Amino acid sequence: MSINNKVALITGAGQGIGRAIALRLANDGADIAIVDLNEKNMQTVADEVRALGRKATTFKANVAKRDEVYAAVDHAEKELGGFDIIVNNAGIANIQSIAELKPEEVDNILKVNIEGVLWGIQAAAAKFKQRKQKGKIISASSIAGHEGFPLLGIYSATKFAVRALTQASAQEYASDGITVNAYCPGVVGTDMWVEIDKRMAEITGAKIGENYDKFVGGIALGRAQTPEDVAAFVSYLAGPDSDYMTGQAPIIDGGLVYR
Ligand SMILES: NC(=O)C1=CN([C@@H]2O[C@H](COP(=O)(O)OP(=O)(O)OC[C@H]3O[C@@H](n4cnc5c(N)ncnc54)[C@H](O)[C@@H]3O)[C@@H](O)[C@H]2O)C=CC1
Ligand SMILES: CC(=O)C(C)=O
Repeated sequence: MSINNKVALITGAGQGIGRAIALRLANDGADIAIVDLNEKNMQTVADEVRALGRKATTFKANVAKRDEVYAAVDHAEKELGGFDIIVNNAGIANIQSIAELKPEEVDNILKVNIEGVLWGIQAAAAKFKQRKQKGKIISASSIAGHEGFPLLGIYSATKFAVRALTQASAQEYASDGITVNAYCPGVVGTDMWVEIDKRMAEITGAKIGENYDKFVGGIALGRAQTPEDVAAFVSYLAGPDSDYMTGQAPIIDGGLVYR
């Protein structure tokens, strides 16, 4: 149990990749603060964490709002008695051509995917420093943070930005004993991809499932990624085996994008 009795906060932990990370880190021995917009889903995940023998607490917060992210970090520390790891996982997709993007949808995704990660980095680092301890900051980027994909232009831009924030903050916080890394999944079978596929079908006239199958067909290992595949890598980033790693955003996608 590499992170036994540590406290980990995971945003967007009500479903999908965030849920899998919450359960994996609980299995690794951590107590878990679950942060999301969906209260019902959060309660379900909290029960799953408790069933693994770890403590869980939930906190409803919109990661786009700085005050709410800081409040979530304070809540985790108060309820679970410490604060060691944050996973800035919450994110939203946007599927639109560059020609058709509207200011409101651009503002919205920039706020959630970039500011949400920025406030998470800032709030966690401030808490680690206040507690005079080391800490781990981990954020969700994507293969779309290494390559721009058609109809995913603004989404890709936000995921490139996560890598930039990871690189800059890793250098700024290194002397405080804080490491900052990101994970870059490929095509993960969650609700996000159901939505991506549906919107791509609307825009391109393809059948439902066609774009998803096309993306999955390009994966060298021959299958879509599971949330647990992603969580296994986040477990490494959260644990002591990655102590000498900072400022990195490795791709874990079954062989789809090569950098
Ligand atoms: N599904 C995929 O293929 C890939 C996903 N990613 C990234 O992984 C992360 C998780 O993705 P999925 O689990 O697939 O997504 P999902 O859509 O299944 O789950 C996202 C979760 O985040 C929560 N959330 C959304 N906006 C929020 C906000 N403003 N504040 C707090 N919580 C919020 C939702 O309520 C939901 O529980 C995202 O950052 C996504 O961009 C990266 C690469 C591939
Ligand atoms: C959702 C996402 O990041 C990709 C690349 O599928």
